[in-house]
Amino acid sequence: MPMLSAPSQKYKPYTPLLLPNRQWPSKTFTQAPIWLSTDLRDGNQALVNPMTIEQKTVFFKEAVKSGVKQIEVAYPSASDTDFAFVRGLVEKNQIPDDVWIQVLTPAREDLIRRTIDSVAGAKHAILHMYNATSPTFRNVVFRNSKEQTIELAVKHTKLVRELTEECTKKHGTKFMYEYSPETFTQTEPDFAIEVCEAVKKAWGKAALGDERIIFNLPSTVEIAPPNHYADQIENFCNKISEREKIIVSLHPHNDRGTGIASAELGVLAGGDRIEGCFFGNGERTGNVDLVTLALNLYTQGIPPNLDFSDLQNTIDIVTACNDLPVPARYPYAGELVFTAFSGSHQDAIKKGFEAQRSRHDECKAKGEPLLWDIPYLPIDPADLGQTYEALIRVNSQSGKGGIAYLIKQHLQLDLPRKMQVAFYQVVQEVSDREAREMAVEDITTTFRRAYHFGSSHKGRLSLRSFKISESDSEKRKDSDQDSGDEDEIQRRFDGTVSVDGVYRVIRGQGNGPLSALLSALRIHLDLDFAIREYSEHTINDTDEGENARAATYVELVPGNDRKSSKSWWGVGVDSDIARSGLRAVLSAVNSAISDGREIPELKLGFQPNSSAPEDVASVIVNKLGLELPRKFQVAFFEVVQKKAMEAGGEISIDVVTELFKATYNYQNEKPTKVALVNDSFKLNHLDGSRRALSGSFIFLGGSPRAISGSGNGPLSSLLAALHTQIDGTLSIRDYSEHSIGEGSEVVAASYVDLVYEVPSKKTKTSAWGVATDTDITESGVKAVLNALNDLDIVVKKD
Ligand SMILES: CC(=O)SCCNC(=O)CCNC(=O)[C@H](O)C(C)(C)COP(=O)(O)OP(=O)(O)OC[C@H]1O[C@@H](n2cnc3c(N)ncnc32)[C@H](O)[C@@H]1OP(=O)(O)O
Ligand SMILES: CC(C)C(=O)C(=O)O
Repeated sequence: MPMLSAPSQKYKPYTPLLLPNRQWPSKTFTQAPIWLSTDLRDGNQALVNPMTIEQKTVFFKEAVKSGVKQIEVAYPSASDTDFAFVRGLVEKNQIPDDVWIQVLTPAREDLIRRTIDSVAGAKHAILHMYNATSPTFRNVVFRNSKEQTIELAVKHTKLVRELTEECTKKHGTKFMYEYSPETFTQTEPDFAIEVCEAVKKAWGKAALGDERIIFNLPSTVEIAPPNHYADQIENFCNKISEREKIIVSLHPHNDRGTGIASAELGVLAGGDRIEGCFFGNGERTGNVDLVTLALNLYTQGIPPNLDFSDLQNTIDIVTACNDLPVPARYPYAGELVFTAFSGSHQDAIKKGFEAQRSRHDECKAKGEPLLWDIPYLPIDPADLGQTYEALIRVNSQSGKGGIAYLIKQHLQLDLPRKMQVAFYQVVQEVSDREAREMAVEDITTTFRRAYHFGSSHKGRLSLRSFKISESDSEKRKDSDQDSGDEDEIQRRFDGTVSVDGVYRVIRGQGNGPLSALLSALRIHLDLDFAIREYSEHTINDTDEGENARAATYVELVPGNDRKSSKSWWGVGVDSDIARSGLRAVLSAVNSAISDGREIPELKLGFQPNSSAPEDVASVIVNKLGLELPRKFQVAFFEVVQKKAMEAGGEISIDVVTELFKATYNYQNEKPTKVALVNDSFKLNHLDGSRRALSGSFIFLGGSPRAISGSGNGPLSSLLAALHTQIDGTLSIRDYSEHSIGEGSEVVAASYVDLVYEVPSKKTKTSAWGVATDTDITESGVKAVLNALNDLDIVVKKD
């Protein structure tokens, strides 16, 4: 059947109340109403499977925990379960002293008696009686006249008075009385007042405070907009006598979806109390939701006297008891209500948080309240025990702001605006292609992959080690004192990078570490890029700023086209600012070369005229894992050049490797000029930082000599010991070390540049030594002994 084209032929509109001086529209909220939870009665009676005693008990405790002080616990005459539940609460002393339990009964003597029996012995109880008063119910359900309707209410009110007084005498239970003209909103307004006046008179003892009579004015079925309900409440409050002796209770249902509005306008119109259920359970479309009402007040800055600071726990308990879900869009409690998918919402939320952070800093300094003002978020999810995790979720509707927010939250990276745009395009492409939401992990993984960020997403190039120094020429200029302000200090980058898994030693110079790296990449790897945009910030892992790290972002463009429309972003994070910048450059370079572009390979042979020290150093790091210090590279390069000349031109990298081993006695079994018997020595700690080294040494193949020496460290102690046996002095001009390998395989590599001076002969010579060992001290000692091999030491006689 189609819907009617003239529904007026079937449905009649509500009859508006003439209330010309209505006051409620200009009133505002000032305090929370009295709350009554009717989950265990009106909510329970609407469930497919009413709650068990255990479920009711759990729910009762949750309502108490949330701060509800009046709880309608049952319709005790309905079932043994309901009756037993109330008795259990009373007999097991489960009702806190400040909580009133309420029980509902129809106006029937047998059922009133059983209802009062159920609460006997409770400290506080509200006896709630109802009968419907509207014309349809009078005519159809009860077949009663107006007079008979009043008589039904009056007669049973008198009975309630008599029986509750008996109960008070016998069991000490203190009662309040609540009467509901059920179907109030469909009852003629004056008749509803007439019934209530008669009930008040029959009760005969309405007074102030806890002696007030409660008149509950339900919208048993919501049949009109909320302003009409408010008019009805204000009209009732204006006309009922002895208003001060009455608590006006509101009991909105939600048939038109305006239960919340009805309750709120009803309060403005004079209501003192609201009856409802958690998350709006109840007959048909439900009772008004107490959680939403309370949180609506909270967001107006009014204490609701209910606590939902662990809202998820409340949701879990309520849904388990009711066996009904809370919909995803439900106010405050729905799974999606604090989530923005759309770009403009995300952007506004992100900006809102940033602005709020600085506004709060200012307010804190001035001692002003830290007011909440975030676009699209009427409440701080944290107040409800929620994290900000779900605030921004990303799909094809999302924009750069939201994605940048997530990267900030999860990787602590505050991307520059242009990089946000670049990364947004990457994410957009994936989410559009896959037509699905991108979870946080998808986004962070996409970010790591796109920018080769983190060890599991390395690109073709990675930085192994580096040194930034001032260039030699500049040092000279400085010492000459003739460099004016116009002279920029030049930086030199010396480093080892892995290129497609092969270590390469590269070197370059520029006016800063990053341009020096770019020049090294250009010279050695034929990669020509320039920086167009650069920014950095610190990442503080703790409030105290300990373990601060630097995050650097660079945008690279082709070196010959600074205005290029094509650019690559890179990011680097490190505790060292220079390293973080270098990482950022390599991150961007990795994106630029991810197209598979060819990088000149390591040369397989050396020619005296075209090769450089870096080429030699690259061979040694690849073949032997040794990252030679710059001066060592130059020294060995001279050796290689000589060899190449002798060989008449090019020599292979295998020859270079063997030449290195032979020259520096590296991994060779060749006896050294000065050797340690059994390769062993002792190192003792003296006072303070001083050390003493002792051992049995063989000098130039002679007999062992037990010697010792002391110094500030192992190597100075070794030199002191050697000085007891040789003429002249040894000194270490350069020392460095690094590790090779990982985990249990790791070994230390040491390099020494040893100088030997014999004043009597006016000679000063030097030699490099290198050695590796699992023990760093041993590798240092061995490196010194290897270096001695190339020096013409003069040994004292025995
Ligand atoms: C709007 C509300 O939520 S009101 C509360 C509704 N909640 C419930 O009904 C849940 C609990 N109810 C029950 O368990 C049962 O209905 C009982 C035990 C109360 C009564 O059961 P029964 O005696 O079998 O009667 P039944 O359920 O058919 O109720 C209808 C009778 O009660 C009468 N009645 C209905 N409301 C009331 C009332 N408030 N006061 C007096 N009588 C009433 C009806 O007129 C009808 O009487 P009739 O049999 O003479 O025609
Ligand atoms: C018993 C009354 C208060 C009721 O539940 C209603 O009218 O909805």
